[in-house]
Amino acid sequence: MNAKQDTGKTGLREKALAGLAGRNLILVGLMGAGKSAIGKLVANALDLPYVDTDHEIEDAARMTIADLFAQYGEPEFRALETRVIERILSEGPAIVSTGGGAFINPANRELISSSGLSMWLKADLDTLWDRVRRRQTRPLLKTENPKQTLKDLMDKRYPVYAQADVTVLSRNVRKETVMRDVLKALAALDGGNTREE
Ligand SMILES: Nc1ncnc2c1ncn2[C@@H]1O[C@H](COP(=O)(O)OP(=O)(O)O)[C@@H](O)[C@H]1O
Ligand SMILES: O=C(O)C1=C[C@@H](OP(=O)(O)O)[C@@H](O)[C@H](O)C1
Ligand SMILES: [Mg+2]
Repeated sequence: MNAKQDTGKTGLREKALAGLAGRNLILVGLMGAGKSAIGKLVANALDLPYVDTDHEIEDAARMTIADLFAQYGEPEFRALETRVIERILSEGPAIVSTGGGAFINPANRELISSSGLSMWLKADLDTLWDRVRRRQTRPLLKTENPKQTLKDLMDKRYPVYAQADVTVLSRNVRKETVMRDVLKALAALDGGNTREE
């Protein structure tokens, strides 16, 4: 990498940090949006701690999300999810990837809006489906027609995700490109200048 590119990246990082202004960044959106994958890259780029609520839930319950749903049901998972979100946000600032259902609960939305910046990673159905179809880790998609289930969830949840502070398209491009779109969206919060010097 040459010196000019290096300066450009540093510029974007600093502007993104200025836009975030010491707050938690909470990624929301449907399964397959890239909350976990992109969140990790953003945290790495900004040198901030990265936390995935699903991972924290699995740690606390000492079992996988799939086993938690199977053995205790979704209500128990949702209760744990709210507790984990509350704790994580109080320990921030961090880049926080939530599970797809987290932002749908009004209590969680309240917690999120009072302690950070929410960002909706938005993707179209075919992109989401392509990313989740081969994975067996998502209990809500263990249905006869999982693509239709994803579509139904999309219809129900998109109006709620739309309440997030910022929306970034999780396009069918390299993850690094989406990560940079996230940084640019953050930078735009700091005076709207996303140009990289
Ligand atoms: N922009 C992208 N391009 C290609 N693959 C992606 C992209 N974003 C996410 N993925 C992949 O899609 C899958 C689902 O992403 P993940 O981060 O687990 O989504 P979420 O946490 O929102 O459910 C992962 O295998 C991830 O690597
Ligand atoms: O959409 C949902 O309700 C869920 C999404 C999952 O997370 P991802 O969105 O990271 O797949 C996980 O929290 C759980 O399976 C429930
Ligand atoms: Mg995830």
